[in-house]
Amino acid sequence: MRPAVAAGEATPEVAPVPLRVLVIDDERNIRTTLALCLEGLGCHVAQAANGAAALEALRLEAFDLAFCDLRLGQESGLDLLPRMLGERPGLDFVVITAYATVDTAVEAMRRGARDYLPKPFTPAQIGHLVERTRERRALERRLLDLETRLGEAEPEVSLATGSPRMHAALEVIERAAAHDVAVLLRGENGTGKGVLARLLHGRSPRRERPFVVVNCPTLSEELLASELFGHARGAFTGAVKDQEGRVEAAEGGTVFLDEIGEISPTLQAKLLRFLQEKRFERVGENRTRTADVRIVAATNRDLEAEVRAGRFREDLLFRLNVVEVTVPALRDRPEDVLPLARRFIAFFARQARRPPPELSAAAGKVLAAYSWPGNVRELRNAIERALILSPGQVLEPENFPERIAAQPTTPVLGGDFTAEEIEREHVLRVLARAATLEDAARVLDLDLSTLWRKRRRWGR
Ligand SMILES: Nc1ncnc2c1ncn2[C@@H]1O[C@H](COP(=O)(O)OP(=O)(O)OP(=O)(O)O)[C@@H](O)[C@H]1O
Repeated sequence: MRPAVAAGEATPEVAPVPLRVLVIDDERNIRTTLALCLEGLGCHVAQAANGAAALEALRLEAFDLAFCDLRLGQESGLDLLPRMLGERPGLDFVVITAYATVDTAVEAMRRGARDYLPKPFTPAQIGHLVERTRERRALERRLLDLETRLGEAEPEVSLATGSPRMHAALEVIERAAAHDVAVLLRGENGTGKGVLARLLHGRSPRRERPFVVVNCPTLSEELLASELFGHARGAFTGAVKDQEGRVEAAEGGTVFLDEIGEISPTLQAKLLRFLQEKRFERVGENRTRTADVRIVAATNRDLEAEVRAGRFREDLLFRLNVVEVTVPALRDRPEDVLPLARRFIAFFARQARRPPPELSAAAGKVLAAYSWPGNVRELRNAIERALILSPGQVLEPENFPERIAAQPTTPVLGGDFTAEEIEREHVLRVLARAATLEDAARVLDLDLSTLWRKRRRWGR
């Protein structure tokens, strides 16, 4: 699916929202003069004669800019300043006074004022301040817009892999992409089946056409049928108009059916017919329609067991798995953990506009040794959380959830471990199970004195 606004697309020009300005002064003349000047500059202006009225106004309306006299009868504008900013932290606060001294100016800035304006002031000075706030607001809006877009962005998918099993899976995807056959992706939750389905579509001749995802378990049987094949008006409560389904919307493209193992027998029959004949009916309609889409399905279930248990149609399974790809669990491709982790660190650091922190050696070890039952999704979430919670430039084990950080860092083959750490682990394990030192030396193919020295060095 494409993002609502593609990256790099220009934001359409819109009329600027008038700046909302609050004028706070106990002298009516000053208030009126300033308000007239500001209105002339296209601002929306409100006035307050004292601190209480100003705070009330700030509570009710999101002002951009406030001009506040330093002397409001008995009150001091300086004392009011922090309370007003407490109400509206983004407010640009300009202090005006006839008693300009460097000390009060410094104090006002210290308390959060943006600027300081000595009386008498000129319309040009006011115009300058208004323009600066306008520019700042426009910049903030653009930043927010960019942040939202960035927040929607997915980390760039990495197809580089050090794992032979993942490499094999990717090769099958590449080869199957060109042939218009159904593909079944198997694998645990979070292994990247959705990512690979999208990759398959992107490498297929259908790539210019839509890629549509249907998440099967999130919908009731009736809604899922309607989601897939559409419905006629009045087909069920809430069906207020004719509605096309996903297979029609994806015409020419690919429909990705996530968690196919969860669909009901009735829907299995409908899907089977669609796979065989490319024909279907919308819910509540007799007219037969056709759609030319490729079906890619994914499951985390053992579908053969489901077939044996009578819960899944065997003929549907055969239709779905013309090509089958098993996506390995992350614990079965430990080589990929740290490269993926670094990729996610770079992505989330970019999102937070900070330099990417390093993974300490100890943190690298706990990540490599953890079993990742939630697979790539769990790794991604762990990294995102670590970056939110720790502002430092080095990520340590304690920046990760307890279940990850607290496990013993047993060296694993292919992880970020030195050859000595791997050797130590192996030698100590063989020593632990061998009846005698001689037995262990035989298994390890080491002479006895060497093994004896190693055992002494490694403390057992
Ligand atoms: N190779 C990869 N590079 C970068 N991100 C990846 C990679 N593989 C998976 N991810 C990320 O991991 C998360 C899970 O991926 P995805 O949704 O494709 O998994 P899934 O197997 O379809 O999960 P589920 O079975 O729960 O639907 C997503 O945020 C995805 O962007």
